[in-house]
This record gives sequence, structure tokens and C-alpha cells, in this order.
Amino acid sequence: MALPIEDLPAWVRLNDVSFDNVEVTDTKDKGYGVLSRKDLTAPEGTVETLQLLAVPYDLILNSFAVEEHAKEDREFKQLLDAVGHHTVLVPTVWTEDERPLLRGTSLEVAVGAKLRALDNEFGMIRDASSTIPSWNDLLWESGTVSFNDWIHLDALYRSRCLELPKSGESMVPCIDMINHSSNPTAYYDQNSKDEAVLLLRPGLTISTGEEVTISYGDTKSAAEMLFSYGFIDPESTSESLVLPLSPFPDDPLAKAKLVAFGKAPKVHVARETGGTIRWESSFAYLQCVNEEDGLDFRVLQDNEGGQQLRVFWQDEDVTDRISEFHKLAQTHPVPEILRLRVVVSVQENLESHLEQLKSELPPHDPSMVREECLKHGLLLRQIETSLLEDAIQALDQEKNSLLEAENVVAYLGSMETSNLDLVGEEASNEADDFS
Ligand SMILES: C[S@@+](CC[C@H](N)C(=O)[O-])C[C@H]1O[C@@H](n2cnc3c(N)ncnc32)[C@H](O)[C@@H]1O
Repeated sequence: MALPIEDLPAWVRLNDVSFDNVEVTDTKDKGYGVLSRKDLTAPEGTVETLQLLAVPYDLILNSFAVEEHAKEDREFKQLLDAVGHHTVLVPTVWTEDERPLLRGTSLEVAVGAKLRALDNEFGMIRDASSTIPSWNDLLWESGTVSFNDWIHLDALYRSRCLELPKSGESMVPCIDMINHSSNPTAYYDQNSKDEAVLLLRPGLTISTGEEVTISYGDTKSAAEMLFSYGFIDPESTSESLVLPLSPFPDDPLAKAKLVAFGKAPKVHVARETGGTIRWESSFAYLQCVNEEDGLDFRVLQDNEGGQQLRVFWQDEDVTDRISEFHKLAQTHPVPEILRLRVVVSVQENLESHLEQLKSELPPHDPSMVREECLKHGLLLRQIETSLLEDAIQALDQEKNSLLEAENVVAYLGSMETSNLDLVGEEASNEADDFS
């Protein structure tokens, strides 16, 4: 907040925010946080919970409130100043010296894409506001508001917004001072007056001076935490990552597949409780099929005279179910062969990311890299390296057992007789030919 923290109590009184037995303090390592002022216990098994904070509805900033505020003549810079310039070290604000720490991680592509999206947004706002005098001055003439301000505003928004049950994605002053823990003591909600409230978790006790914490999402991966909040919780047990996929460069259907799929192709990898690796990618199946398997693209005329790209699988129009292609692919004439191609292709993709993760980081001047960026960048690399190594091993096991499957052996045998080039090759090479 632009207000000095000492002025917070007066602001709180003026705005009818209620702090019940808690206070804001500087936590030193996580910025500001909220501490308990006395020992508190919330009764277990009752709906009655212990309220720690209540913020009136009219202080909640959501899209509806923004529309209302936009009716007044407020300048963008004032909003930026009001939100404050506390640095949230999400990777979009990392410098050119810091960003190479993400090379090979799942955030490398994501951060580049986010910066491009922010650049587009900022360009759109500048264009749309060029004829509005005060905005023209801020965004064009004086250049008071820069692209960097837009990046910082996005970082502040993402790191502070809450998902309220009734008001949706919202900024809530004071509740946005609560830090994260994977063993949280509190949670937020909205009461019958639509106030945003912070409540002690039922059955929990916190002692005087203990920090009140919430969970920013226990299923969020290390990459998601770093991307949205600028830190990784070392206590988190959720291990997952999402990597980009691309069609094979020599695939004549590559462009049609991308257009029909309609979103960025990805592979999701996660470690389940118990350690088993799970991965999924609908696009990996689409990537690995062609016309001989029963895939077809047709351009159809619609009622309005326009043209539509439709996808056919085994002669059925599956355009509207393309995001479920991994399920549709089960009707492949030899599903195990398709699975083998997909497994090999995903394995190769993960291996190339792992290779980059394990390669030396480009030399950098340590004085140009902030300690927190180095700490979280290295932690992300370590978490994703371990997950990728285990996923590659799991894929390798699956590949080997598929190569022994009856259908696969028979299919590969028939291929060998019909294609003398393959005769004499090792089974592992044959698998590579299916990638
Ligand atoms: C909603 S704000 C919480 C209040 C914030 N500490 C402040 O000074 O205003 C979220 C930001 O607090 C910091 N933070 C919250 N929990 C943290 C944690 N467990 N470890 C490190 N930083 C944390 C991160 O910078 C995060 O982006």
C-alpha cells in the first residue's frame, strides 16, 4: 500500500475493517504478514468459527467494482501508486540476467508467452486510449506509465488476488496481507453481509505471536507458485509440471492439427501420492496419428457461407471432442502400437527438457542476480529435474513392456516382412521408428 504501515490502524478504523485479535507485522523474510495477538482456539466440528478479520463489501475490488470505479475520472498512475511498489519477484519481473535460471524448466516458455501477452495488452490499452486526453498524456505524451508498470501491476494482481465464493476473483485489502503456508491456520470466505472474512480453521489453536497463514492452493506446482507468487514453498508435497509439445516438424498435417486442437499443445506430468508417475497429453495422441491410422481433415462449408475445418477419426466427425483425443484414440486398429508411438514421443520430449535442465547455466555475474531469484530458480530446476528423471524412467518401463505385448510383437513382425529395411534391426530401434 502507498500508505506507510503505521497509518494502517487509522485506515482500518476509517474503513470499518475489523481486526479481531490479530495485527499486521513485518515478517522480515516474507514481507508483511498477520500475527495473532493472543492464544486462540476455534471449536472443532461446529459451524461457528473464529473470525480474525472482516473487510466490508465495498472495499472488495473485483471486476464489478472496477466497472463502477471506471465511471469516475481516476488516473491509472494513481491506481498504481495506491496498489504500491512492493517488489513481488514473479519471473515476469526477473531481469535479463535472472531469466536464464529458468532455461529448460516448464516456466521458460510460459514466462516468454506471458510477457508477449502483457505486451499485447499494453499495446491495446495504449491504442484504445490514444484519443482520451488524460490517458493519452499518461500513456503517450509524458510516458508516465510504462510497459514495466504494466508488468508490475500484473505481478501485484496475480500475487494478491483471492477467489471469493460470491464476488469471484477479487483484491481484498488486509486479507491480502496473509502469507501462505502448506499447514495453514486460517481460510477466507464471505459472510451473509458479503464481507470478506478471515477465519481460524476449526479445531486449530494459534498462540500469541504466531503467524496467521492461509493456503494459496495445495495442488499448485512449484512452477505455478513461482509464476504467480514469486516463491516456492519447500514444504509443498505437490509435484507436477506442464511442458509444451509441438507437432513433428516433418508432419504434413502439423498445421491442421494445431488449428484443430485450438490451444497450446502440452504434456502434464505429476507424481501421485505414493510416488507413481502420471502423465497425460491429448495432443501427443493427435501428434502420433496420420491418414493411414484413420485421421482426416475436411474443409466444410457452413450455413453462413464460411468454411470450417473439421477433424474426422475413423470416419466420425470428432472436431468438438478433439481435446479428448486420447480417449478417441482407443479405437485405433492397434491401440498398443499407437500407445507405443505416444510413449516414445513424450519420452523424447521430456529427455530434451531434462538435457537442457542438466546443462550448465550460462555464465552470469552473481552481483546481477537477486538472491531470491537464484534460490527459487535453482529449487525449481531441482524439483523438475527429479520429476523428469522419474517420468522418463516410468515411460521407459512402459515402452519396454509394450514392446513385449502380443499385438505389438505381431504388428512389428508383419512390418518387418513387408519392409525389408527393418529386418535385422534391434527392437529398441524399431520403437524409435514409431516416434
Ligand atoms: C498476498 S501477499 C501476502 C502479503 C505480503 N507478504 C506483503 O508484504 O504484502 C503474497 C506475497 O507474499 C509473499 N509470501 C507469502 N507467503 C510466503 C511464503 N510462505 N514464503 C515466501 N514469501 C511469501 C510473496 O511475495 C507473495 O507474492
